[in-house]
Amino acid sequence: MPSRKPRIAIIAYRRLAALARSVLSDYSGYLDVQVLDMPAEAAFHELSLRSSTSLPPDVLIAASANARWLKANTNYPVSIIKVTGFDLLLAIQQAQQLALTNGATILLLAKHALVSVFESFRGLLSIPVEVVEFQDNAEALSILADYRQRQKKYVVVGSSIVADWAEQQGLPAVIIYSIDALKRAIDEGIALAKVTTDQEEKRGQLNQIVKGLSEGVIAVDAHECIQTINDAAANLFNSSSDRLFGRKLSDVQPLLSLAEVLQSGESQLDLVVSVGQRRLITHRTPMIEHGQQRGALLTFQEASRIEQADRTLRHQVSRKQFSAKYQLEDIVGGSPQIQHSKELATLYAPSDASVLILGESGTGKELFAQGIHLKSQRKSSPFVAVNCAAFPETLLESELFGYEEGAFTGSRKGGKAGLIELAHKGTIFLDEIGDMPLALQTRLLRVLQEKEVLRLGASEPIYVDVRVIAATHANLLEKVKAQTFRADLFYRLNILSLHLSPLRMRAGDIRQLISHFVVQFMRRSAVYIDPNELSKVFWSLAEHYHWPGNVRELENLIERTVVYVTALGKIDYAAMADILPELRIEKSTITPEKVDSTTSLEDALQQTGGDLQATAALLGISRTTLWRKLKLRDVGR
Ligand SMILES: Nc1ncnc2c1ncn2[C@@H]1O[C@H](COP(=O)(O)OP(=O)(O)OP(=O)(O)O)[C@@H](O)[C@H]1O
Repeated sequence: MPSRKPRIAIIAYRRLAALARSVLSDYSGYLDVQVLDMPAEAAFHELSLRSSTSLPPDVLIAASANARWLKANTNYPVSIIKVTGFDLLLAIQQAQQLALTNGATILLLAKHALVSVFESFRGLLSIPVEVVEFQDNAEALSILADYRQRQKKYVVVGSSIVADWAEQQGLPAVIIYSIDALKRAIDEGIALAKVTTDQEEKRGQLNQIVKGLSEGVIAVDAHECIQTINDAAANLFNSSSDRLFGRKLSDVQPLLSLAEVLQSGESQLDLVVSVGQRRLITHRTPMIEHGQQRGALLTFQEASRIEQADRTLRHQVSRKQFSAKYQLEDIVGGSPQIQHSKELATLYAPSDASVLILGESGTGKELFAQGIHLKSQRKSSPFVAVNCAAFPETLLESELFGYEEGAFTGSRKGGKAGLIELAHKGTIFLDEIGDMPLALQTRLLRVLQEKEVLRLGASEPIYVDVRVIAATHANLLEKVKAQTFRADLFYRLNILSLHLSPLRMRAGDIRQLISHFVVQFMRRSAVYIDPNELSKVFWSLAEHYHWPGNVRELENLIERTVVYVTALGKIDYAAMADILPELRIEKSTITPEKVDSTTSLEDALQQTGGDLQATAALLGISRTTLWRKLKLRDVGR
């Protein structure tokens, strides 16, 4: 990027100013110059007046007393027009030419420093030069008045102002400044201006970066006055950067004060501060330059943004695995019970309170949990389902809570996030909560109360925000009485509850579900069989059935039927009755307990050769229920 032109102001009296103008054409095009023909103080005043309409110069150029005044009284960098012995020699040569024409004598009227320079080479000169030293302007004026009275003629050599005064007294004069001296000062001025423009450019770039940051940034000086503040930070105070510049940060917002950091020189990182409705995560650090504390820096981010990023990250990892697909609207059933359950679920959805879903196996508890999640504000966050009965205690613990690296032999490098952590900002569905061991119930309660999860082997808890939906087929109150379920956890979970009726109690839904599943499974088949006809025949076979395995059993039986019928290519009542022997058992002769009985379990296991999936399907129960039954059977032995 090409840099802008350096801006220079030359401050000089008439003669030197005229000399300056004469050399400026050499710099035309790459310098912005203004020449101020006036004393330093007046020039400075003039520059302040011009600053409202034009940009201030980067550098001032001046000579002798003017230069000294500007250095002492302004913040501008000053390049001094310095007089060398050679410049002095040139000036005397020039004066000699004038003197020769009218037989005058040369008078060098200068301050002590210049006189010393002259004395160092005076011996080399063949011409006479009278030298007079002066201390201040008044003295110079009176000396000139005195020389004017004299008989002899003089040509005066001196600074620009001395030359002016001499001419006012009728004495011809030569200034000691050469074009070279002026050019050297201008070149030095350009170099100084470049430092300024480079710094300005860097500051500009830095400002752009700070401005574009979504993080709030505030830098203060040692008095805690705001020196830099970006828009993100100014927005927090409903103000603009310009208005806040220079104000004391503690006055603007005491909660964000940097006074302590300025005093202690120590950073304060990751502090959470609530300013109005906004929760901020703040970092405060001292600013040290060349070993000295110059000020302090505050940066902050909205906690919600970090949480959002965190959620996106966690969600990306778990999106495929942990998402809900059933909406409440997808739940089939026109019975008053199902309608009532759907209404309650819709009511519960927006709340963050825990929900306890009660119902026999296969009644759609997970379906409702998914539906509630998808109707809640957490819908775009994970839905994680865990079956508490499906894991042995130690495995369930590490699955739910995760572990740190080295927590136990064989633990994964880098540790592992538990399912509760992965459900952050979303919903965790704890199926068969009644089967959760007591030790884990205690840990779960902590998650609900503290919103923190402690990985196995970890010392620091992790913040989690999860909604819990728990489900069970068991009578939890009985378990509380038997002290196998913590009462406090029960009350914590049972804030909102949903009771799903068994399928046998909502006959109206059965026909609807039959049609639904027939159509669903037929969709996958290449052979066309009339779904209405098939539903009708199936209904006639199942009309008196008790449905101990509820909707899951119905779903399995229809899948079996559709596979069979499509293979056969037609609907055959007798053949269908053969492949659905369980439907032949009369309602009166079967109770869920009967199906649940150990004999039928043993029979089923025998028939399937111990294949658990097939056994569960044969019994019309979920694998979880089967697992539980096997556990009960083993305990009973
Ligand atoms: N009303 C319904 N409409 C459509 N499908 C349903 C309905 N109820 C249950 N299902 C289906 O039945 C099966 C069992 O449902 P789900 O897993 O939700 O039951 P559950 O009560 O959680 O069972 P378990 O306690 O054994 O885990 C699922 O495939 C689900 O899609």
